[in-house]
Amino acid sequence: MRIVRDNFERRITYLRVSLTERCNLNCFYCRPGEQKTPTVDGLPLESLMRVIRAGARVGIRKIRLTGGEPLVRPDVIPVVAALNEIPQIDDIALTTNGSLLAPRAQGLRAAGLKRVNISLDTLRPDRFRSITRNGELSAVMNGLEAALAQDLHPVKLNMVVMRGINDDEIDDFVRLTEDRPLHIRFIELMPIGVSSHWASEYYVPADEIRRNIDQRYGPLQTVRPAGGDGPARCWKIPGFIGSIGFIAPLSGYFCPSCNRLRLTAAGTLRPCLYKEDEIDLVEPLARGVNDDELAGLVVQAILRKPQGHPENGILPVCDRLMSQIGG
Ligand SMILES: Nc1nc2c(ncn2[C@@H]2O[C@H](COP(=O)(O)OP(=O)(O)OP(=O)(O)O)[C@@H](O)[C@H]2O)c(=O)[nH]1
Ligand SMILES: C[S@@+](CC[C@H](N)C(=O)[O-])C[C@H]1O[C@@H](n2cnc3c(N)ncnc32)[C@H](O)[C@@H]1O
Ligand code: SF4
Ligand code: SF4
Repeated sequence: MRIVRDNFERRITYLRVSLTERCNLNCFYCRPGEQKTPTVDGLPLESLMRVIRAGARVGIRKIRLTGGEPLVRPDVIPVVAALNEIPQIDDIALTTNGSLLAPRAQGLRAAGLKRVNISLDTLRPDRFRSITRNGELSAVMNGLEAALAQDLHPVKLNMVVMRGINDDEIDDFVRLTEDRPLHIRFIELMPIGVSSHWASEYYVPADEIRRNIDQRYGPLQTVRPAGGDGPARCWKIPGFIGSIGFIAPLSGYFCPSCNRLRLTAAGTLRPCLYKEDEIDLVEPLARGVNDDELAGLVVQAILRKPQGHPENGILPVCDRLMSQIGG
């Protein structure tokens, strides 16, 4: 089975699938608030599987379900079960805010989900309410426990670190790795969607976070990222069970090792987080495109991938919200 390389010799094996633009939370740096909340629901299951099977024919091996909040989609468990039937797909993962996970974790696991990444920016209930515009932290913590109980390992926690908002909680997150198999990833805030205009105000470079952790705990041990080949670089505190990692799109520039393509909830293939040059699949699917043509469209999207975003960290203003692209 062939794996397609893009024009920069990168092997594209990872498809991030946005199942819906809807979300039950409204994180202030991701979405503009209730009134302007988008409502696109993603490709229906059958079309979704046709696209993913076409991707698998040209090298896609890993699927990450994201959104919006992928768990608001009523057929998320059947989606996972259908993915599990595609022989070339060897990693099925989910990125979720965790708040709807507890009642679904067992079903997802039984359907074939391998692992979850849970987004969590604070461990304080009042702060959680203000970041998410009224979310309940306890629901996420229940989701986290359910993920551990269902062996959805490695369980990763994604924290977007923002100056003056939650940067005083970095050590609280580090300490979660002491006696639990949790993998914390500190993420640099990207200027995209609603955060394009003020990201620099809240931006904390990964090096600064790393220095603070080093000062407190001494030299960290390098570890291979637990499960997956995403952009995180990982370490652990000697003696701690879990790990800590950094996703540094701005200061770390990982585009040279990019391996991914995105399928938006609007039914387009997006070559890069920061590239608007999407390929529409809705019209070809509606007119009954055949499987070869569909695979050809996936290859076209791969060949449209840019080398990356500008190395100086100044990113072009993006057309879509992060919740529309799926992170
Ligand atoms: N600039 C950039 N940032 C990305 C990209 N992929 C992921 N990120 C950032 O990393 C965050 C976490 O990504 P996840 O959804 O957890 O996926 P992942 O890190 O690929 O996951 P693993 O498969 O577990 O390694 C995203 O929300 C983005 O902020 C990418 O291709 N480009
Ligand atoms: C868009 S959400 C979609 C999946 C799910 N709702 C969740 O929150 O995990 C995926 C990830 O994007 C991250 N994200 C959103 N806006 C971001 C930004 N401007 N910079 C960096 N990460 C961002 C979120 O923190 C989350 O970890
Ligand atoms: S980060 Fe995830 S949970 Fe928060 S608003 Fe965006 S899509 Fe929803
Ligand atoms: S910004 Fe684009 S090229 Fe760079 S890692 Fe993300 S998707 Fe890949």
